[in-house]
Amino acid sequence: MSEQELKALRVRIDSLDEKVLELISERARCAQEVARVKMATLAEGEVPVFYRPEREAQVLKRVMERNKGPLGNEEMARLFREIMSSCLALEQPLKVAYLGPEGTFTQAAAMKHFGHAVISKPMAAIDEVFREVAAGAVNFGVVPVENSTEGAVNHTLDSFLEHDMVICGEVELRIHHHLLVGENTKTDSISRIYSHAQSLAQCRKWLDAHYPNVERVAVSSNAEAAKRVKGEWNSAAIAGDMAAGLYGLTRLAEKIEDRPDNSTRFLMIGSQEVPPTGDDKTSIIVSMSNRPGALHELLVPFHENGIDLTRIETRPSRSGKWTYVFFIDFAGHHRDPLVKSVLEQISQEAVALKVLGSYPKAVL
Ligand SMILES: O=C(O)C(=O)C[C@]1(C(=O)O)C=C[C@@H](O)C=C1
Repeated sequence: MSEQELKALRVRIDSLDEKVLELISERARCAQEVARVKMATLAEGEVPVFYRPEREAQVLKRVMERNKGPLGNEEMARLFREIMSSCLALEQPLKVAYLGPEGTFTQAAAMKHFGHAVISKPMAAIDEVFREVAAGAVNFGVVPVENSTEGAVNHTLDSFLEHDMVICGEVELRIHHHLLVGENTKTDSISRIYSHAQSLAQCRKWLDAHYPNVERVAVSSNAEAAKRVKGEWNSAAIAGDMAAGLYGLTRLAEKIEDRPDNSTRFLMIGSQEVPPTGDDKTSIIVSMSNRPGALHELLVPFHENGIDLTRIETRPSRSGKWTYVFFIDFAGHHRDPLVKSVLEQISQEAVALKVLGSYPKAVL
């Protein structure tokens, strides 16, 4: 390509950027107007709801449907995700608590779902995220709920039994783990590998093959593992990109997870009910009396009404020895007539039934 051609293309890009800039500003002014209308139409004592997950899902889906490339749908939606995040911050800066410390996959999930214009607050434990939301110190919380390799995150499920929370969104993140070392690490004398127990489990086969005799130490998070390695010469950490960047560690081996499709699903928790979008999921907790056929009775209404179950998990109920609760996710919104009737049927058989929330299926 000649210098001339390059120059002309850059002139074109400058002129397009000016248009993009003007359009983004116009959109942001529109969002400010939306905030004004929301405030003006409040009933007495009503609090304004600026964050609207159902609308955000609709905006992102529309972008993906209309996108003609060359940028991929996900890439394009990510750009719009950030634009919307900044527009919302003009209306109301959202406060979001997540399972920290900084650099965790949960932080990455929070950014993927809400964008980078939120005020984010790392918490030391899953239960603390729940408490922070319950206390009203933040608008939303983000917690991991299941991993495709290792299964349920039990701390999260158990926290739902103790707190009254509404699930208002989900996000899935592809989890890539790396073996990370610090500047001072003697890579041929590694005697300890730190990581979160779930991550150690997700890399079990790789560790067995490459570091069979090295001690595996479970710590509270991957970011905590990365932090520890920085000051030690004989240890390594298993963590992701964010933690590697944050603590300035180098990748001794990349993508060491045993399953290439290793993904984690995260939930957004708050107190806000989300209206239907037409493509939603609902999460419920049900406890049944301990008798033969109870689980069968619970599942029959879903089958008979053609409702797609996406997950079922069992946990001890904490209110009696050998009694259990079922966590069930299914397609649909609790306001859909069909779902409503299924929930009514189940509640007739169940000891207790609680709808944790209906929320748009993850778009990104
Ligand atoms: O449509 C709204 O209710 C808005 O506030 C606008 C907007 C947007 O930027 O498109 C911003 C924040 C909401 O979470 C959803 C959408």
